[in-house]
Amino acid sequence: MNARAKIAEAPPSISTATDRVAGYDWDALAADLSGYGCAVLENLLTPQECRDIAELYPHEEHFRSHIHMARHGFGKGEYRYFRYPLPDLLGDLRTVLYPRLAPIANDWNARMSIAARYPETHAEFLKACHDAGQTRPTPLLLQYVPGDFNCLHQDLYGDLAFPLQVAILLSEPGKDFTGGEFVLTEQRPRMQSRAEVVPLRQGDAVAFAVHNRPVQGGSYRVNLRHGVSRVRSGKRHTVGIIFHDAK
Ligand SMILES: O=C(O)CCC(=O)C(=O)O
Ligand SMILES: [Fe+2]
Repeated sequence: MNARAKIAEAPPSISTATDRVAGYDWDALAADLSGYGCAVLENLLTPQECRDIAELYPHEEHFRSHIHMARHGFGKGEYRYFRYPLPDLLGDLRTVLYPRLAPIANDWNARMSIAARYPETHAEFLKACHDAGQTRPTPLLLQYVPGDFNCLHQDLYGDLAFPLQVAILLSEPGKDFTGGEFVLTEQRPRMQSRAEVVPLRQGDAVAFAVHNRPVQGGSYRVNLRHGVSRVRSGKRHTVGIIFHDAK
């Protein structure tokens, strides 16, 4: 993928969320999403931005709730949902990533014969969520220590669900932590499941399907789940950008 080279022309530290998102080859990303259910946006954040976001974790004023995964059977580790207003960079990324992903989501729904279509802007989609009673922000910051893992799951929080989401790795594998790979599985109808381990470096984002995607032009759909393998050492932080809000 040539996104790393492209983004290097305009270092993320000096470019807005709009500029850096525009710097990716979206045809290639759409082809990866439709072919594999995931695509990597290399170097979406700088190491300093990653550290700045990860360091928000202990500051409760940024968050609306705190989840201990083990208490819910979700795995082991913890996360916090941001409260509104989101930190600027995350809010901006949510706003500018959405219109890149909405055409892919609409194409998928057409191929799967699902009637729902997603509006052009995130503001319009959020209004639909809020009108449907899904008003609570879903972007989240996750923290893992040795032994922690995130069970395979789908981030669905109500009837309205945008079919793609993004997670950004904030820590550097091999340096800040080991283990802790981002994993996706695809359950194929009447067939064995397929797994994909997504190689990410600090600042890389993975865009992936929340629950379904069409295969072979839409002749069947697969059911996806994502999770994180066990962290072997160190500390791992990620930030998740989910486009629908929660009930
Ligand atoms: O920590 C990760 O890489 C996965 C986070 C996650 O489940 C999410 O962003 O929805
Ligand atoms: Fe998730």
